[in-house]
Amino acid sequence: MGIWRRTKHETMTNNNEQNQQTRAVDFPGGRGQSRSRQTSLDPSFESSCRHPSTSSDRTADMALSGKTAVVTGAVMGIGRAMTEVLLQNGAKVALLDVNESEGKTLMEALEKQYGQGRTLFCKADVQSEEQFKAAFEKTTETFGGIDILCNNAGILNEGLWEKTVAINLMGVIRGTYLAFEHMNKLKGGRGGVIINTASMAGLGPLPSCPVYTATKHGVVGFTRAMAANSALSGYGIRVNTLCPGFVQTELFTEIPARLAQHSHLADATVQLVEKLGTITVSEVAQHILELVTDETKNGEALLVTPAGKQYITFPSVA
Ligand SMILES: NC(=O)C1=CN([C@@H]2O[C@H](COP(=O)(O)OP(=O)(O)OC[C@H]3O[C@@H](n4cnc5c(N)ncnc54)[C@H](O)[C@@H]3O)[C@@H](O)[C@H]2O)C=CC1
Ligand SMILES: CCCCCC(=O)/C=C/C=C\C=C\C=C\[C@@H](O)[C@@H](O)CCCC(=O)O
Repeated sequence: MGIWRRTKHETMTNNNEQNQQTRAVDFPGGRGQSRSRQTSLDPSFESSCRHPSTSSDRTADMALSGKTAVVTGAVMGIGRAMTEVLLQNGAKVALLDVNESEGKTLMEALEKQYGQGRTLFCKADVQSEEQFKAAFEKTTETFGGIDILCNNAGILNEGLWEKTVAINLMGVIRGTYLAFEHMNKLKGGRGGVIINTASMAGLGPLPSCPVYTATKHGVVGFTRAMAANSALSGYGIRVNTLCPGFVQTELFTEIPARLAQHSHLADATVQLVEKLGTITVSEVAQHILELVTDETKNGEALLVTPAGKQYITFPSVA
């Protein structure tokens, strides 16, 4: 089915996207092609966290100079593109992901592209309090603090619905609470901003993906509540959510299998994709810059689709 391949909306805009093509899916009913993968492992890699030893001064006067970001699910897809946007704007970035081999390879490529001392890779599953906490501590130890967190890691698997809740919603809550411990101005932190990756399915239902939809609605609600909580409490931390429509990533492959017991609704999903269109990871990721740098943005849900961006307004229930 052609729509599961790259569309006219998608252009090869950077290396990140060049590394992420070949995600065609024989949808509905079939299996996708395997992605092109990055290459060799570094035998010298021994720790779960790795970073280069020297730093670069290329970043002076950039929007995020002196800032440190943590990105979960940073090795592929939207998280990888967010990582590049943050690096391009001067931040240092800790990449957290379960995929250690590709994480290490990516970090080395980023080191070459953006300068040494700008990145740190930590193997961390957002389901693990211990691993997540250790990654935050390593980031603080390495870069001196944390200013930005992108809670981005997520999966789509209606069959493994408990795991979907554990990663997509509980992982965001866990990351946010850990970040609040590090960033809270009332506890010696320097304040900061959290961007939670939700989805357009966090704003309206995706009928073929009820659990995924629930997690993303949860992320939107949690984000808005924590934003208000932080403002009322004087923590100096803003919390916003990014809500992309359909994006061509690994998650957007082999859809019928991911729908599990709802796979009979694959055709309806195809029709929605055809109606709404798809966007690229860089078209999504570029929007984090505004949410990060604009200090008036707190508790925002930013929808990003082929039609453009839109800050969502919610009905008042008071
Ligand atoms: N692709 C799409 O159409 C859309 C995706 N999203 C959301 O964007 C976020 C990123 O998705 P994609 O880039 O599309 O996915 P992807 O599958 O391309 O990349 C996900 C990354 O997260 C990592 N990851 C998975 N489970 C993890 C865990 N437990 N702990 C740490 N890292 C983990 C993976 O190794 C991978 O590097 C997700 O939250 C997803 O729900 C939102 C709207 C649309
Ligand atoms: C099946 C692949 C899911 C990929 C992951 C993801 O998060 C993508 C979500 C993309 C879009 C979700 C759209 C939800 C739309 C509903 O709210 C629907 O009610 C809107 C109907 C709009 C219309 O004009 O028909």
